[in-house]
Amino acid sequence: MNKMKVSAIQLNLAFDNPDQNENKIEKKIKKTMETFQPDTIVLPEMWNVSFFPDDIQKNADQEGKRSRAFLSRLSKMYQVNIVGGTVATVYDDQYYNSSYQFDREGKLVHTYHKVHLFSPSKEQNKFTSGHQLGIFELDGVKVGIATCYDLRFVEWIRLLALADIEILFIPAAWPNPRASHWEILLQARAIENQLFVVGVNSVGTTDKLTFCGHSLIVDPFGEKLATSKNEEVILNATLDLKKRKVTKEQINVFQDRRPDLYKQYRM
Ligand SMILES: O=C(O)CCC(=O)C(=O)O
Repeated sequence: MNKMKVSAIQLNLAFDNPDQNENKIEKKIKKTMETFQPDTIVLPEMWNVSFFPDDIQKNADQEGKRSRAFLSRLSKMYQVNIVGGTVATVYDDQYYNSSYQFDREGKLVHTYHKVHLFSPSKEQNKFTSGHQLGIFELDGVKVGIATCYDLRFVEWIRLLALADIEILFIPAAWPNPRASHWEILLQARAIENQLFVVGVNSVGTTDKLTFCGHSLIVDPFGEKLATSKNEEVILNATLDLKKRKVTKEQINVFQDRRPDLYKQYRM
């Protein structure tokens, strides 16, 4: 595959209401399939309940079964890959911020549990952290996923880049007043790792947070392919996968790295 068409769905999620959120997402997916016909659709963080109800036990998805069935049905129906944002899940009485990915046949190809839990919102008091890198393939293209706060952890994202992913998906529930951090970090991760970055945020408010939107699709040179403000919107972009090679021919940071030295200072 030389090009991948991506639709990133920036949503104003209903708080603690999976029914309403599923209805809305289904309509948005239908719309982008009828207009842009993407290869891959990307959703934001914790789209079943928004980020995040105090009584998470009420609507956390039991082993992700409901969300997986929903995403699988849509990916199969429209024959589209879905990077399913994240949902609040519960496995054996432990809560996770979980992400499920589906191929065009509706098959689950990968599961990622958010690794860096957002301590300013006390996410670690409710949720259990994942411990595995998010790497998988869509249409034969090696891609990666990390969730929201994970974006700040340059070491974690570098591991994905060193595994040679071509596209990094970042579902988020990134709040004000840090829209500039979100945008700058998405661009920085794209530039320093020479890969495509698709950052998909929410808009709207909860009792505690206002999400800043500004979802963004960036190419390996750091150029913005699609931008948004803070309203509900579908961002569309065609990722020309040759751009990574072209960028590396100009500046090959992966060839010029000095891991032999970095090892000495590892902390
Ligand atoms: O890092 C930030 O500023 C926001 C992170 C966040 O909201 C999250 O991980 O849910």
